[in-house]
Amino acid sequence: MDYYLKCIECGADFDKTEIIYTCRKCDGLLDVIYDYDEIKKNMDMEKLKTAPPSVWKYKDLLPIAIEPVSIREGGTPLYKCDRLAKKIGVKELYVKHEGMNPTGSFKDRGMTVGVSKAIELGMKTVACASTGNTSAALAIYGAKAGIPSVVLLPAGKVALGKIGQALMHGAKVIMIKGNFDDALALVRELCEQEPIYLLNSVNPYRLEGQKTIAFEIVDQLGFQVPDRVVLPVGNAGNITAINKGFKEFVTLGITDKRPKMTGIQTEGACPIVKAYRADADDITPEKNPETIATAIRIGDPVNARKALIAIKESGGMAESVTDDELVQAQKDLAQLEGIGVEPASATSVAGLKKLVDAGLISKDETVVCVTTGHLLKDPEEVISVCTEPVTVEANLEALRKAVFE
Ligand SMILES: Cc1ncc(COP(=O)(O)O)c(C=O)c1O
Ligand SMILES: N[C@@H](CCOP(=O)(O)O)C(=O)O
Repeated sequence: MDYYLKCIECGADFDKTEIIYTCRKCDGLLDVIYDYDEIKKNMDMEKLKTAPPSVWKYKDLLPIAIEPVSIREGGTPLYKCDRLAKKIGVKELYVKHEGMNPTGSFKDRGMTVGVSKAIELGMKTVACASTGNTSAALAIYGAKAGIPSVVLLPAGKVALGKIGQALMHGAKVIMIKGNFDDALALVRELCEQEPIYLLNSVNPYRLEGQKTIAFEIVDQLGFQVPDRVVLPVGNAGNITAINKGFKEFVTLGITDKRPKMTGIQTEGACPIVKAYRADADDITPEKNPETIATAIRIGDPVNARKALIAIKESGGMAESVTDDELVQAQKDLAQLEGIGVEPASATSVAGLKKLVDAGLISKDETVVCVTTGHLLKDPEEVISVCTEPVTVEANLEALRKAVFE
């Protein structure tokens, strides 16, 4: 398949064989550009309409020629959430639960493509900085591919389940005395200097895997497009990737419209929201981001430029929520719909509620909230926000008292 890399800022082109993350001329972010006419000609529409969703179902739209490094990612459920819709006050609400991926987050979609690309390019080691989920996914796909992975984590700020995954799957785990933004700056430098393949979302190939969330949403809605997609934003790759997926389906004539991309951050870490409110083209980095949602504790999102473009061109918006609001949404998802998510994921639902309450989202819209990571990723947060279990003597009287009082 024919494709190349294009700078979103200056339009410079780069060949697909180059090991490159940003534009050599202006340092702008890169996009993967395909020959859509060729794809259209060769696309098996019957298969597209009938095969079950998974990342590699859409391989005609992915930049990998080899047999991919895969552990069956994607194909996550799209739940129709009527009780939650009623509470929030929207007509039709769906939750795309990305916590149901093999490692419990959407990062698997990116890593199956990213690690496959590393192998295709002949790279022998992969690396990333991470607030946790990227590192878990990198470790697992590195293990599956049989190559070493190196992960840099902000010391003391990563949820337990995620560290456990990175360690058990054999990554070299390095704690940085700094925040995620510091770790990302460091790993980018390391990968420029050493033959190590960088697999953060600044790598445009990784985002190609994540765009399959858009394909699956359309697929699971019977080839209908929702009015709006709401999702958490941290390093800002996912909102960009999903927007690209929706655009590609329009380009290919599979759909005829796109949803409004709506990004949610927390009040303690919301550079994209501030830029959106100021109608700015770029963010002002935040030096000390802080939130209970450690996955999106990010002050200098690498994909900010792409995300702001995606929000603007899709007619979407950006909003922030408090930690209390996201914890309430996490409980609503869990207790009204049986969907267990980590704190960052719940910002999508908290943000939707806030925007509906404010009259900024119409109650008539069909909305998809993306929940990006599984509840079990961050057990410590769960314990800290839920009522403590009671301990009783092992007899019926004590049990009755505990149950009925
Ligand atoms: C669970 C979870 N949700 C949301 C995000 C934000 O995604 P993005 O960085 O692509 O904006 C991340 C990571 O950043 C994450 O781990
Ligand atoms: N939440 C992310 C932060 C890194 O984002 P990436 O998309 O650039 O890898 C994580 O899980 O580490």
